[in-house]
Amino acid sequence: MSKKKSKKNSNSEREYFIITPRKKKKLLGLFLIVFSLFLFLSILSYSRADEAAFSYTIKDLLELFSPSAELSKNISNAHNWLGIIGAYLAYFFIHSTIGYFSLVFPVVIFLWGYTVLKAADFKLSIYITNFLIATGLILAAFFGVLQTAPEIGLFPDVYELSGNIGKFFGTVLSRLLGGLGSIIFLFALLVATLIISFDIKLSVLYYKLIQYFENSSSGKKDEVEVKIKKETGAEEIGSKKKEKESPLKTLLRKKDKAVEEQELETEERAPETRIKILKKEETPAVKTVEEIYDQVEKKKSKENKEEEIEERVDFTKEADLPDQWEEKINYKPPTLDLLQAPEEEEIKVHESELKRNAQLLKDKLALFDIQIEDITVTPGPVVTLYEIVPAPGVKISRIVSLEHDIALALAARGIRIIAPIPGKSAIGVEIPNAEASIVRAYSVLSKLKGAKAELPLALGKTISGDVYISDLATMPHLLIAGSTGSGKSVGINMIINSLLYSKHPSDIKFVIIDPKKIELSFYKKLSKHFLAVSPDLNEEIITNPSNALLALKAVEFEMEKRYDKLAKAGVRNIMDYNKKVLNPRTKPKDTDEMKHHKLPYIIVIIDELADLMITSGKEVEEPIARLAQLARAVGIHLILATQRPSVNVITGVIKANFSSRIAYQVASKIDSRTILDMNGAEQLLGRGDMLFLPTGMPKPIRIQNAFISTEEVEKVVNHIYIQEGYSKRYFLPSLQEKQKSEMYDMLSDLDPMFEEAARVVVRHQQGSVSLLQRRLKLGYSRAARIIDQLEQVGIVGPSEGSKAREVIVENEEQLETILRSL
Ligand SMILES: Nc1ncnc2c1ncn2[C@@H]1O[C@H](COP(=O)(O)OP(=O)(O)OP(=O)(O)O)[C@@H](O)[C@H]1O
Repeated sequence: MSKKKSKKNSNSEREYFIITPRKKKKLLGLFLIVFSLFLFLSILSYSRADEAAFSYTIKDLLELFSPSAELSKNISNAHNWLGIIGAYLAYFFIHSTIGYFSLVFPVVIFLWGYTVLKAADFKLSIYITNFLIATGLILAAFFGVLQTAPEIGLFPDVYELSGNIGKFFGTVLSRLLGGLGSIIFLFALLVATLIISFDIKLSVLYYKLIQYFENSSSGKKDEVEVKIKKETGAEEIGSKKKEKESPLKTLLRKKDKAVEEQELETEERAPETRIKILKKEETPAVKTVEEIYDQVEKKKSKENKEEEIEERVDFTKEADLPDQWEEKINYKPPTLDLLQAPEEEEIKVHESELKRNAQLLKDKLALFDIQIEDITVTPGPVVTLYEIVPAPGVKISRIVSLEHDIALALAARGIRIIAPIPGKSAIGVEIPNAEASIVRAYSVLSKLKGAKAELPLALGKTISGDVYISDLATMPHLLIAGSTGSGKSVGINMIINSLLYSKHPSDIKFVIIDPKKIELSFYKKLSKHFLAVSPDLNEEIITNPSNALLALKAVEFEMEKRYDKLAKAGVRNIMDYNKKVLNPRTKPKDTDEMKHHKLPYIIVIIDELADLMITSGKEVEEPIARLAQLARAVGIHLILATQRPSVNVITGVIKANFSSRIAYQVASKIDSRTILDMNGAEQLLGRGDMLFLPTGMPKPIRIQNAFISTEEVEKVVNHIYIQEGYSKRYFLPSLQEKQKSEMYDMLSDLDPMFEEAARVVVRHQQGSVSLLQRRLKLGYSRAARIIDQLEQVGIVGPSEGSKAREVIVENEEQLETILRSL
């Protein structure tokens, strides 16, 4: 006992004198700081007048203490603020290294002293050190070039500007590259140092340069922009993760396709919400690319978050991050000044044109002995509506049959006759204006604020020039068709931007399937804000058809999960559910399997359905149809677009489930009927002229789609992109996990006679219930259940009516391997 005590005492005594590693670090830090200050002051106060002292050797210095020495007199006269040692040090650094630029050394030493003392960020210190030393060397070399290049020869004897090292580099460079060449080289090196040291985003520099050139010569602009788009827009994303699968898994995967049909729930169909607003707006300044990238830079330097902005998502790190509903982000929605302001007058039809057309119409009808009582004219952005009230007794069909004659008289294409105009006792004749005006995105998106829609889509302007805003939540799904160049992509961009302008990232997520690969690729930047992605795929914007199928299945699985949540919460739709979970008093209890949180709407956009239907046909049709039938109540909406409105793309199943449709210009009446079930789309003018048929409406509405340019879309996307998004992307549930859990459920439920039965079936190569009944002495229902389980594991094929099922496993050896793996 006493021994122990004494040992302890001696230990604590010893500890008193121990310099712990922490203390050592602090001492080192302090020493470096003091030394750096010393060095800094000595370099700063360097004087050539101390040169005499520089020739002294160490031996001379030792003599310092002899009073007789002349040396001590010189020393006391040293000009350097830090005496002879200061003079000595300063001379060494200025003369032998890089002249006055050697001031970077004390700065670097100070920095490291501070870093060690405060245990600060090493990475930053390394960046700054690299930058300072490289810059010092480059500047010294620059003066070296000025001094040594024969054609320049400036400051020949001022060694304080370059030091020996600077002079050496200067000499070498000026011999190799000449004076001018060396200066250009050093300048390039300086820029490279800046980029490397501070990891400056090259594209920012690039954009700035482009902006500069744009200002100086607008002629070159287009060329450069095309280049940027090529480089930034359409990067190809790698193909789907490949996974090695066991034969059993492959069999199971095949099985997964046969998804059970759920009973259809009758969906309540709210009346189509439609808000009309009129009027024009003020002219704002358009934000330049430079301004946007300035914001990027500011944000970077402020928060040092460049890695987050730049890097592609790191999948391994992401799993441990908090889910989106656990985070609140400080998000600012895009502003209208990102868009091009509309011209003064969006509708520019001359009165003379209106009068002339009205007169021509009257004359033509009179020619065919059709009297009219009244004619009113409503000019729109692209087409003008002439409403004709025929005299009593005039048959409507007579006017309709004159369509071609009227077109001929007016020498105009795209004339459409609406007979009668719904809700009016008049016939409408739509005649294109001589000069079409562009409806700017600005003028329709600026009206979103007043809209009461849950998912407002500002599509464009109606024939009378009113802004038309519709609600995707009530559509509930939308089918878009139109030949190439008719304005579909612009339309889809308008839809996406309507939602970006009106919704918070926690309200809405997009799943974008773009087999055309370029059109929607820039939305990839929204992955931390507005995209929902599948954890099984490494594409954020899905371009690969087989990935598209998996993504649709993942959305389908999300729908099932959402239904479970709604059932648990005892509500019937997403709005009620969100209300319930956002109120802590009504929020259902979380369990391990089910966490309740606000559910964002999910908008699935497929741009070019034809590409998917050709490659995957029925397989994609199945999840699309199921989603279209069921997904509305859980906040999932589909938007399908195609340029091939043929019946093998827009199949009966798809059409039946998409009651809201948009038709842009199409080639033929047949196409028009495929989309709208009526003629009319073949008469459209293209360039965003469209017919919108909302659910339950007998006749479509003619709308001029608002125009949003690629540049505007990029600005909006960048505006969102530069804001800090969620740490983790929004994930759809994993299908691999679904398969695993289904397999687990099935395996834990296997019949005790399962293995025995499997052997019998494989031995006899006959998958029949009666065989099992006979051999294993089982009742019919148990034998039938075992056969079903054998099918699920992939040992026998699907039922073929009265015939025995095909046995997929060829021999018992194979079977044993499968049984072992279960
Ligand atoms: N709303 C609009 N207002 C004015 N011009 C438009 C409008 N929409 C489209 N355009 C014009 O038509 C061109 C083609 O439009 P867009 O690319 O949207 O067609 P698309 O139907 O998607 O064609 P594709 O199927 O070949 O991609 C645009 O470049 C633009 O010049």
